[in-house]
Amino acid sequence: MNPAPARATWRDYLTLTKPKVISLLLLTTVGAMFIAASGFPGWVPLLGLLVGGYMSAGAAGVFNMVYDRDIDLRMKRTASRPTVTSVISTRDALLFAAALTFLSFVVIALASNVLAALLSWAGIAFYVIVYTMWLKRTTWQNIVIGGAAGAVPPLVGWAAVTGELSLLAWFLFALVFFWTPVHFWALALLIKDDYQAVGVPMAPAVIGERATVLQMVMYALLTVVLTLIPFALHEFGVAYFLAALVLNVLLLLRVAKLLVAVRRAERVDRPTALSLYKYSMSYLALLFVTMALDRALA
Ligand code: HEM
Ligand SMILES: CC(C)=CCC/C(C)=C/CC/C(C)=C/COP(=O)(O)OP(=O)(O)O
Repeated sequence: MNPAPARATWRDYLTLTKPKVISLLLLTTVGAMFIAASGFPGWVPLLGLLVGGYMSAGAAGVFNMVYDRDIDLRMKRTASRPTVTSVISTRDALLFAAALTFLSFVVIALASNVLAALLSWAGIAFYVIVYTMWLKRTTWQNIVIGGAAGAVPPLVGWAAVTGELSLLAWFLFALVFFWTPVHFWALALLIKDDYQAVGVPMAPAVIGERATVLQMVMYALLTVVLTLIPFALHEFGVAYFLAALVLNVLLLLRVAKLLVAVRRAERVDRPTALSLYKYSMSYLALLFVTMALDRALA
């Protein structure tokens, strides 16, 4: 007889929500709020979006873990998730995700407006239905198209403050969208074999390391060009421009190192890919902080 699974604790439920990923998603939400308000957006929308935003992104993460438990079981990085070990049953995880989905709408709508709440629901739906249930297992473009879900949080933050979506809001969306392939494929290069073993068509496992790195170079260049547009349009000042310049140079240096490695040896060395993966997160965080400060201090 199989031993009964251990009792779930609040920590197991927290794990289901992918808290570390959410920390950066919330930074882009809150960053967008400060940019939209050109300063402090007010305590009620700020706290409401932190709590409601955590709940909606958390719900998306729980649904994802329930749907993916068959593949998560067979990958080292994900094998100890509570949905895999059955510390939390599928039924309880789904109830938890449904409660988070419902509450997130109520909290965001009350703290800001219905548009922001609807956008957060659109983010959950896109991530769960379009990325997790459809694209993730069918095409190596999965995270390019699916990346749109991760780019929704700045739209939520912007809408929470202004009640609408302006051109700058869509710029923030595009920034996260074009950044995502560099962020994720750097990691995918490191765990290519795991994805290959479970049949998930992540780019390095399907088109190879060299072609993936070439795609990353293209997306990195697009990201860099994109960061310069709002400065050219006078949306941000010189402080932003200088910070973006430094962040972009550091990004391009890491991407170039990856390119040299793959051209020389047809494969990528771990420290170079790991350094880009880690830097990608600092890059996005610092860009959003700089944009918010530039606006607030202008
Ligand atoms: C479709 C788009 C994306 C995919 C497929 C993706 C995939 C991943 C994966 C597989 C990890 C490793 C997690 C782990 O070790 O358990 C990761 C880490 C991370 N991602 Fe993404 N990501 C995406 C978009 C984003 C976005 C939009 C953000 C935030 C703006 C983000 C923030 C993070 C952070 C902060 C980590 C580090 C987590 C840690 O250290 O445990 N990701 N991502
Ligand atoms: C507004 C709103 C709620 C937006 C949702 C945004 C969201 C939850 C983005 C998450 C991005 C992410 C961690 C993808 C990894 O999925 P994966 O299945 O490839 O990673 P895994 O193997 O670690 O599960």
